[in-house]
Order: sequence, then structure tokens, then C-alpha cells
Amino acid sequence: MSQIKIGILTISDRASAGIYEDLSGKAIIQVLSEYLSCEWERVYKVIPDEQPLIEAALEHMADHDECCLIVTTGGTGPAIRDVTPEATEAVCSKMMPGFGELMRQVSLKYVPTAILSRQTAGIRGRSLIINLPGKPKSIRECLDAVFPAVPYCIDLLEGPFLTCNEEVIKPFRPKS
Ligand SMILES: Nc1ncnc2c1ncn2[C@@H]1O[C@H](COP(=O)(O)OP(=O)(O)OP(=O)(O)O)[C@@H](O)[C@H]1O
Ligand SMILES: Nc1nc2c(c(=O)[nH]1)N[C@H]1C(S)=C(S)[C@@H](COP(=O)(O)O)O[C@H]1N2
Repeated sequence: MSQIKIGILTISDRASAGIYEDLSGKAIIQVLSEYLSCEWERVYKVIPDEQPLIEAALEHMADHDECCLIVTTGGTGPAIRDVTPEATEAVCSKMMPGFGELMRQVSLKYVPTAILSRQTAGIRGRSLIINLPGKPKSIRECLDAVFPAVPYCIDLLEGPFLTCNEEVIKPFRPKS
């Protein structure tokens, strides 16, 4: 059986410069470890908010590492250097706007500034790429909302069969 690989890409000028610890990337790893009951391998990278670097990292995780899922954090807002959604769109063949719509809607329960995130999702080859905001606390808030649809999305991409700890998160796979 092939290895299940998941990419975790932190996009932050200050975390990549070592000014602060990357708590958001660590939160993604923690939350996914709680959700998934199958063995998986992480491919983890921290880079600054530079569109060519983000595109190259996403391409490498999708095409070379063959990650079935890539979760990014940071760079989704309106600030001049926030370009994660642009980089995501540039490397994807299909966009999955429902992910961003749902995450923004759910995030409004926590912060009125949820509407400032342009977070999106898309497909590159057999990889699903999902953007999360930069704040460490936003990671679980967003993943709890969209993750139930992720295993079936990966099934549709003919990727590995993800199994979950159902007392933590319940994946939904419509019956054929
Ligand atoms: N990877 C991270 N680890 C820890 N804290 C983070 C991380 N990313 C963001 N934060 C925190 O969330 C706040 C808002 O995040 P935002 O992505 O807007 O940062 P930013 O102002 O673009 O700066 P940077 O790109 O240097 O992280 C930051 O000021 C920081 O306190
Ligand atoms: N769930 C959740 N969504 C959130 C937030 C949050 O704290 N929790 N912060 C918001 C804020 S303040 C901003 S500016 C945008 C963009 O954040 P980013 O540039 O770090 O990606 O995400 C928004 N979405």
C-alpha cells in the first residue's frame, strides 16, 4: 500500500525568519493527528509570503511528494504581501470555492474579521489544496468545519482511503 502523505505549508514572513515559532503549522499537524486513524507522513515547510515560493512549494508537494492533501496557513488576508489564494489559484486546475465559503461562514461565529480572509481550495493533479488563515486558533475552527468532506474529495481524486477517529470527526461518504 502506498504511503499517505499530507503537506503542511506555513506561509509567514516572521515564522520563516525565526522571529516567532510556527504555531499554526504545528496546530495543523496536531489537529490532523487527532482526526486521522490511518498512518500518514507529513511533508512540512515554512516559507515567506512570496508568490513564486508558494507556487513552487505547492507544486513540489503535489507533483514530487504526491501529497493527497496540502493544508496551507497564512497569507489569505487583504495585506499587500498576502498572496496565498493567488498562488493557490495559479497552480490549480480546478477551484473548490465551497471550502472558503464554509470556513468564512463558520469563522464569523468566532471573529467579525472572518470576512477578511480570502482563503480558498483547489485541485492540482490528485492533490486537494486547502488554505487556512494565519492565526493559530483559526486552524481548528476552520478544519472542524470542512474536514468531514475531505476524505470523500480525496476518494474522488482516486487518492488513498483516509480513515478517521470518528469520535473526533465524522467523515461523510455518500453511498453510491
Ligand atoms: N505561523 C504562525 N505561528 C504563530 N503565530 C502566527 C503564525 N502566523 C500568524 N501568526 C499570528 O497571527 C497574527 C496574524 O497573522 P498574519 O498572517 O496576518 O500575520 P502577518 O501580519 O501577515 O505576518 P507574518 O507573515 O510575518 O506571519 C500574527 O501577527 C501572529 O501573531
Ligand atoms: N476562524 C478564524 N478565521 C479567521 C480569523 C480567526 O481568528 N479565526 N482571523 C481573521 C483575520 S483577523 C484575518 S486578517 C484573515 C486573514 O488572515 P491571514 O492573512 O493570516 O491568512 O483571516 C480571518 N479569519
